[in-house]
Order: sequence, then C-alpha cells, then structure tokens
Amino acid sequence: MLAAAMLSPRRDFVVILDFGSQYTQLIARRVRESGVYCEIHRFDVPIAELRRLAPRALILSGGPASVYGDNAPRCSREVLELGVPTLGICYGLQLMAYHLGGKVERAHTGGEYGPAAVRVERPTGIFSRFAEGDSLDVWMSHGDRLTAMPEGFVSLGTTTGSPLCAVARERDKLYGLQFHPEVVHTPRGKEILQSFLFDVAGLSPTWTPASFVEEAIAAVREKAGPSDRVILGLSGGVDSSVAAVLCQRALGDRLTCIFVDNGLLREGEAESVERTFRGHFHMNLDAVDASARFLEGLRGVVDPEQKRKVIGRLFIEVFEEEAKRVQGAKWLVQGTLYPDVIESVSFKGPSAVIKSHHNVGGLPERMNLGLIEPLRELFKDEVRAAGEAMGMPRDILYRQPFPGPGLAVRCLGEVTPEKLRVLKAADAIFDQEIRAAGLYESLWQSFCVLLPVRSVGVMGDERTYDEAIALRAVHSTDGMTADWARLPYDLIARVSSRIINEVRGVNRVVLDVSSKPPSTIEWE
Ligand SMILES: Nc1ncnc2c1ncn2[C@@H]1O[C@H](COP(=O)(O)OP(=O)(O)OP(=O)(O)O)[C@@H](O)[C@H]1O
Ligand SMILES: O=c1[nH]c(=O)c2[nH+]cn([C@@H]3O[C@H](COP(=O)(O)O)[C@@H](O)[C@H]3O)c2[nH]1
Ligand SMILES: NC(=O)CC[C@H](N)C(=O)O
Ligand SMILES: [Mg+2]
Repeated sequence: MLAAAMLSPRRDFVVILDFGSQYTQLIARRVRESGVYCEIHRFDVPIAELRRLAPRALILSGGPASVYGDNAPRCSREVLELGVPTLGICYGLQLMAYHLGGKVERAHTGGEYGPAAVRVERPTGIFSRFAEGDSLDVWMSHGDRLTAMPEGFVSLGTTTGSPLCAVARERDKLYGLQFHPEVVHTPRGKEILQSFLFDVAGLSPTWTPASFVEEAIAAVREKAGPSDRVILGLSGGVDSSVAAVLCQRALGDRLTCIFVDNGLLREGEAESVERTFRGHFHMNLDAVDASARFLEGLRGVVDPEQKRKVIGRLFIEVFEEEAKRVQGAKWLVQGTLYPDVIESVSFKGPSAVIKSHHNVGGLPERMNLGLIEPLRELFKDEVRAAGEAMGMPRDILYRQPFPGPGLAVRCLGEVTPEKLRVLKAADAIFDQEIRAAGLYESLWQSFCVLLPVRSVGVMGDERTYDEAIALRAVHSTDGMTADWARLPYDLIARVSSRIINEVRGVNRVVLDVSSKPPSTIEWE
C-alpha cells in the first residue's frame, strides 16, 4: 500500500516525490524544520491520488538514474501541469527538462561531485533572498546536466561546470536546481527552500509541536470513538512514552499501558517506569513481572538469533495474556515513526537478515485489535519536540535507544541470573560516569557487555579467575552506521577501576574500538 493512502491531506502541506535520492529524507527534514508539514511519496503515486492529497507545493527529489535511461523512474508529465509550485532538485530538474522539452546530456567532463560556487544572475523566486552577483557555496553530485532549457525558462544562476544550474519558469512557478539545497554543504540552501515555500508557494509555518499534539489528540479521539478501551505496550523508551502521554491526554482512563518486565532491563529501569508512569503521570499501568519466565525460556540458549527468537515469542505470549485482562480493549497503540512508514513504501531491494530485531509488531493480526499510530507522521526529533510540548521530562525524551531483547544480547552466551547481576552492576557504573561527565546525550549509546571469557588477575595478592566487561560507546545518527566514541582516558580509567573494585566477579575491563560496519553496535 502507498503511504499516500494512509496519511491525510492538510492545508499547508508539501509533497516530495522520491526518485531514489539518498537525500530525500533530508529534504523532508528541512521543509519540516521550516515549519511546513510534508510527506514523501513514491515518484509513481497515481495522479488521482496526488490530486486528492492536494499539496500546496511539490518537490521532485534527486535520484541515481539518468532521465533517458530504460528503467528511469519518471512521474507523468501531468504532475507538472497541476498548477502547483514545483521545485526539481538534480534528477528532479533533469526530469522537468525531459518532460517540458529541454535537453539533458552526460557531462564530458565527468560530472561535478562536491563543492561549487553559483553566481546569482537573477535574484527572484527561490533566489529572492539573494542579490545579483552573489556567490553561493553549493554542493553538487551529478554526472548529467541540463544543456538546453525548456521553452519559457530563464536561468537564475550559473557555475562553470553547469551553466544551467538554477532555472525557472516563473509564470508557472516551476523551479529547478542542479545542486542540492537540502545538504549542510550548501550553507544557504535553507534560505532557498524557504523562499520556495514561503515566497513562491505562499505557505505559512504552521507545523509546530503544539499544533501536532493538538491534531494528534483529536485524531486519536476520533478513532477510538466515545467509549472504546485502548492498550499500549510501554517500554519506557522515547516513542512508546510519548505515545502513552499523548493517548492519555486523548482518552484518559480508557488507556491502559502494559509494561513487560522481562528481567533483561537495566538496573532500576522497571522501578523507574512504574514510578514515572503510575506515580507522575497517573496512568493505568499494568506492570507484569515476567522475568522468571524469560530466564526459564533462555536457559541453555547460546545462539544469538535463537535468543532473539525466544524473547520475541515470550514477549508476544505475555503481552497477549495481559491484553486479555484488559476487558474489551479494541485498539492497540504503536509508536511507529515516519522513517518506518517511508521504509515500507521505498523501492529498495531485499536485504540480508543480520539480526532479527523485534518489538510488538505482528501482534495486531493475531489479536484482532485495531491499530492506533499517533506518531506515524513524525521523525524522532519531532517526537521529542512533541513530548516537550506536553511537558514531559528530559530524562525520558533524550534517553539512548535500548534494544527490545535488552541485556540478553549484551550478555554473551547463556543468560543466567548471576551473569545478569554482574552486567547490571557494571552497566550502572558506566552509565553514572557517562552522565556525570555530561556525555550521555551526545552519545548514541553507551553500555557494558559481559564477555564469555574468564581471565587471570591478582587482587590483594590473591589470584582471581574472573569475568571480563567490554565498554561500548558509539556516535551515530540513525543506528545504521556508527563510530566508536573517543571517550576521555580519565573517564575510561575511572569506570574501569570502579567496575573492577565494586562488581564482584569482574577482574578485567576492555574497550570496544570497532565501527559499524563492519561490526554492529550490539554484540549479538
Ligand atoms: N518491555 C516492554 N514492555 C512493553 N512493551 C514494550 C517493551 N519493550 C518494547 N515494547 C514495545 O515495543 C515497541 C518498540 O520498541 P522500541 O524500542 O523500538 O521503541 P520504544 O522503546 O518505544 O522507543 P525507543 O526507540 O526510543 O527505544 C515499543 O514502542 C513498545 O510498544
Ligand atoms: O528495538 C530494538 N530491537 C532489537 O531487537 C534490537 N537489536 C538492536 N537494536 C538497536 O538497533 C541499533 C542497531 O543495532 P545493531 O548495530 O546492533 O544492529 C542499536 O541502537 C541497537 O541497540 C534493537 N532495537
Ligand atoms: N543526484 C542526482 O539526482 C543525480 C542525477 C543524475 N543521475 C546525474 O548523475 O546527473
Ligand atoms: Mg526501546
């Protein structure tokens, strides 16, 4: 199903057609940062659907193909005849030229990849915030280029490599750029996008966290009607926490949150979730202590994928049992975010399974519950902003991601109560020191891993033969790639000596200095 069929039309709203650029999400981010709601749709969204969506402006993304290529993704020419202000970026510009009678050719010079300087010739439309003769630093990434403008177009600016790198047919509000205004390497790119949104398309910046919260509450109320009961799997992570607070505002007592303590959470985590959501937010919270059951299920299981499968299965079992106890629940809330929605409509090929990630996805079909996904239009930072608009505390909104299978994938080999005790204690020390050093929020994740190795040490003149802890701290923007964090030596030294001194059973601490790829963030 297309995303188009799932999200709703609004007044001040932009559609981005995706031709496969690696920067498409970035375009969306820039538009939203400017206070305008936008959605990404596939390049071949049917024209009738596009009319129904009724965007106030269109942006055509870049893409790896060449417009005359056999399998080139092309939207229909009618898209350019909707009378909607349209900005084509890179491939998007080339496609405009293709449809409107311009000419695109492979550059003999081998293309332009990297920085370039655009000289502004005509400071109008998307260039209206500049002056004639200004030189703009921009980022290029293309092998094809426009060699003849379509009828009625004029040039707004040039570079030496692409004499036609900013063009317009102003009477139809059609604009094209060969360079990428959405990337940070085009420092004034945001002004160009904002000129397009506000000056050319006449939009207003109405997409604010508060307006989103208001609309989302209304939408949840409408979906659940006047009396339906609703359940939500609460992990204490950012997404489910924000979804919970939002749904509580919408539904009050009709919402029940189900929190599964699988015994694989960080030290103090279960207590903190109960304190925060039952105590502070006064929610109906069903906290199930299923730790014994998970440990029993994990007994003797060593293989990482097997562990993940056992945990996933038990999770669903426990959740289903609890859900049944909430009499008459008709809806399940999930914290699906916009990147998940985009992922499910993108045209990428199948990829290899590295780890089977799990969450409660998959429950609805089996449970006959309707789905409520109040965050499905949002990027992560917008979820946080929505949480802030609802007055949620920073320590919930800015927490590091924590995997569903929890400490089980950080306790290599078989998971036992004794190993969990050691891991939790070591991890709590690392966490305290990272926070005390003021580094918690700047790191994507920081945690301990208990290795399945014992080594010899000497403590108080006695020989020890104990466990080893690895410290893992990474920087990342999305978890897809990561680099190990260069933590200060003094901090590492303090953590190491505290863990060895304070955690019985550990006599060695090592540092993980691998990036992803080729490693992964978690060890299993
Ligand atoms: N221990 C748990 N108890 C109940 N539900 C859970 C638990 N762990 C995960 N879930 C459910 O699985 C979903 C997916 O988990 P995931 O970790 O991706 O998101 P999150 O925890 O809400 O947010 P974040 O991505 O910030 O960790 C959660 O939104 C929640 O509904
Ligand atoms: O919700 C989750 N369920 C899972 O099963 C899971 N496994 C890994 N992760 C998190 O995903 C990111 C990338 O992890 P890896 O580099 O280890 O694959 C990192 O942020 C990991 O913590 C999970 N999250
Ligand atoms: N970044 C792009 O959109 C590239 C467009 C086209 N494939 C080119 O090389 O010119
Ligand atoms: Mg989580």
